[in-house]
Amino acid sequence: MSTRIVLVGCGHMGFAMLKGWLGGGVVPVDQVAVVEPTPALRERAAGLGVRAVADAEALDASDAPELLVLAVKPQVIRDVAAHYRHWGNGATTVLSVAAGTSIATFEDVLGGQTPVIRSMPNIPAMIGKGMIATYANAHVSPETAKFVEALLSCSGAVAALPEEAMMDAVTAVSGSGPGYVFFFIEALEEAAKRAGLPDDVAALLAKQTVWGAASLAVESQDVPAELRRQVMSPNGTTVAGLNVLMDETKGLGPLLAGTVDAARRRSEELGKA
Ligand SMILES: NC(=O)C1=CN([C@@H]2O[C@H](COP(=O)(O)OP(=O)(O)OC[C@H]3O[C@@H](n4cnc5c(N)ncnc54)[C@H](O)[C@@H]3O)[C@@H](O)[C@H]2O)C=CC1
Ligand SMILES: O=C(O)[C@@H]1CCC=N1
Repeated sequence: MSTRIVLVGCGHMGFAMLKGWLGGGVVPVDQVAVVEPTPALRERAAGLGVRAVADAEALDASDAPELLVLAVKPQVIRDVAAHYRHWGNGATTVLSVAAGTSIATFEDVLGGQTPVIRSMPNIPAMIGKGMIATYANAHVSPETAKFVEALLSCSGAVAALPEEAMMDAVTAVSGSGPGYVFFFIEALEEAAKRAGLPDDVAALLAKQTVWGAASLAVESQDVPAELRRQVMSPNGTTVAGLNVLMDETKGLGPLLAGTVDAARRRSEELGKA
């Protein structure tokens, strides 16, 4: 059986996506090969049943996959992609998950006729609850676009962007976003402890509250602002708390705007490096 997908880099994001694909049953394990130089991570991938090798040279260059997924750091992606030049300008579609790195970069390294899909997933892809935004160049065939959409759907919701330039903002919102939310959970847990709760209770309250509220926001017909109003009893405790959190100059609104702006600017910088 020939290899349909080659996944290059099986760290945090590569492994999260691999788990999603295999769990979704869109591609059988014997059609996926992983390239990962770190032995422990290679073994982790092999533990899912796929073939895992240490470098590009261990793959048969004549066995061009339908999809070459690049999940290495933006700082090395140009050099890593160069090892797969033999699959450029052909039937192989490149799917990148790297922050900042433009489609033009892949066309430069692999050839101007190479089908390229740039994507921005996030780490909840690991449990099929990711958010994945995509933008494809004109060389991607409708059949491959459909296959990639089915594949990415195993990892969560998929949104096709109308412009590649939007990728920096997407990276700053949904790509990095889980990091912000994890910190929110940490901060709520810390505040719970300072309010006098035992460590285990504080940890449970923080996680369950964020999970429950996020699930309700997704499932409910009401917009988040309406759900918030349903929690805010007149002159009650939530109003007292939100008066701090919703402060127009020092509250969460301006803080998140600054957070997203800093991440978006960093994504732009990574694209220029
Ligand atoms: N971690 C996250 O939440 C997200 C990461 N990304 C993107 O995913 C990419 C990977 O990030 P992480 O998984 O977080 O980093 P990571 O460091 O966990 O994974 C990168 C992996 O690439 C491997 N690698 C290095 N050189 C290689 C080579 N020549 N061939 C094959 N594999 C090689 C490393 O051993 C490592 O396991 C980045 O471009 C990042 O921008 C995108 C969205 C979210
Ligand atoms: O922090 C980063 O650069 C990557 C991209 C989005 C999430 N993690």
